[in-house]
Amino acid sequence: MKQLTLFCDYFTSGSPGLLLGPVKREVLSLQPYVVLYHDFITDAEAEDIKMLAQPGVSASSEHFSHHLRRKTPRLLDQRISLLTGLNVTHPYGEYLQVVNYGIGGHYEPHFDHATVRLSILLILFSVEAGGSTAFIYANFSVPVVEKAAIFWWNLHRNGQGDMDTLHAGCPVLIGDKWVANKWIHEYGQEFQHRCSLNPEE
Ligand SMILES: O=C(O)CCC(=O)C(=O)O
Ligand SMILES: [Fe+2]
Repeated sequence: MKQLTLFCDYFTSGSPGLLLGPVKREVLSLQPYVVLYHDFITDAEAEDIKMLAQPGVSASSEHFSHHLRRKTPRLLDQRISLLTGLNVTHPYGEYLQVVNYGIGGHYEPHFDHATVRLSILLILFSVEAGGSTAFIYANFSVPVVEKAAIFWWNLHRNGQGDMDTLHAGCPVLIGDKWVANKWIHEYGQEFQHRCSLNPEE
């Protein structure tokens, strides 16, 4: 049944693997479907990802990113896979892209959805002020919540790009912001997240 209101819960996605450690889900928007998973990564995972990316990243007023041509920490991939039912290993999932925003650092409005079905933005380290992720057409923004992850579907269930997912990284005002995004593709896994009976959906 479709939930008609926003809510928070402990979510297992029906997966036995998550029964012992459900994720703290906060549903922020139903259309587009955007959720915040609290305490999604551990301090150690955040430090690891930052360290691995360090040689290629420096704080900048433009966003400055580095593709981590290494595997996402295995347990993290596993958590994402259990949650989504999707294969998130390369080439189904991209390598992590690590971004460090300095003061004024921002990301202009854009879509992720060319071929990307699901976007996962891991918030490694938070800011003191600014830096929200704004969904412009959908008219809401997500504050920078350290160790949380923002998930959203970029495509409608029928495979078309969802124009309501236009989003941007707002300028950092104080401090700096470290995120890592993971993009998961459509091709090869159409049957893991099927279309619905409504062709418009
Ligand atoms: O940093 C943000 O808030 C947004 C980042 C983003 O949209 C991206 O990396 O594709
Ligand atoms: Fe994006």
